Amino acid sequence: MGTVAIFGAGVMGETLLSGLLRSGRSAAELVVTERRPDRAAELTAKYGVRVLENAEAAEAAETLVLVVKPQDMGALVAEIAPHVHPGNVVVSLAAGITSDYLESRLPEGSSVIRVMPNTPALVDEGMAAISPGKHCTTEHLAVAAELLRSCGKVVEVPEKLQDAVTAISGSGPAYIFYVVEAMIEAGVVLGMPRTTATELVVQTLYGAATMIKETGQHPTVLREQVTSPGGTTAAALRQLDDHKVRAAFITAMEAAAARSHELASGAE
Ligand SMILES: NC(=O)C1=CN([C@@H]2O[C@H](COP(=O)(O)OP(=O)(O)OC[C@H]3O[C@@H](n4cnc5c(N)ncnc54)[C@H](OP(=O)(O)O)[C@@H]3O)[C@@H](O)[C@H]2O)C=CC1
Ligand SMILES: O=C(O)[C@@H]1CCC=N1
Repeated sequence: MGTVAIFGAGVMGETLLSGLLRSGRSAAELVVTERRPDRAAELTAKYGVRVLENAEAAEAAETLVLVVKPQDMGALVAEIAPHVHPGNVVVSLAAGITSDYLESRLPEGSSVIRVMPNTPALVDEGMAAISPGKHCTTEHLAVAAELLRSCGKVVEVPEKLQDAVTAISGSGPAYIFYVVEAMIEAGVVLGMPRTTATELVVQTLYGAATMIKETGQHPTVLREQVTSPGGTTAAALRQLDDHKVRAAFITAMEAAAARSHELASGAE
């Protein structure tokens, strides 16, 4: 993997940076780039990593990880392209940006890998899906997998599924937090102190997620076990169905996938 350069250490870039350090990678093997000097100073103080200009970082690294917003990708790639050399691996974490997009802007034959991670990587429970570009070797794919495995689980998917991955696991944590917020609000409406409601909801979420993972049971079976005939859960689920919440989730994720698909065209 050699030296790893992270271009754009915002939410996701910093998450990956911290995961690599927690997994035992030394700060000396990592460089980051940032546009704002105050942010650069903050990263050096917090992690002890070098913050370089984009061109310098590209020259210093064997593995280049692009973590800027899709809208900033065109400018970044134009800046680093002259400094990408044979043998380098370029890993993009950006929603919507295809490997074709990057390959056509980097030197001919560049090894590109498209990745969709998510923020639970911050607590080493990330979910990342990786897809090789046309010139990516098995060794290069292994480099990307190792990078992402430092802070969670990794699966390989065909690139045509990456917009769907973005809609499901990339954006997924936000939907869960949204549901958590709504349940806490419900607790408050029902007269609970907010702290009590938060504790109940968070442990319920954690317990339910652990049950799905550890029992291997289908979620429908687990839901039915909670739903006593004529009981409270049935009364609540009836309301969710009446309000078409399941359909709304599906439509929402279709919108996210469509937006992911659009983002590459807005990138330049
Ligand atoms: N947040 C998430 O949950 C996930 C994000 N992603 C992807 O990760 C990427 C980054 O998202 P996120 O971290 O949320 O966004 P942020 O805005 O938090 O981070 C992007 C960072 O890149 C910096 N930046 C922009 N252009 C350049 C440049 N030319 N050179 C150096 N640094 C630059 C920005 O600086 P400045 O502040 O000055 O603009 C910012 O700090 C996106 O492509 C997104 O699709 C993927 C999965 C999940
Ligand atoms: O909202 C976004 O565009 C990014 C990609 C996946 C999660 N956050």
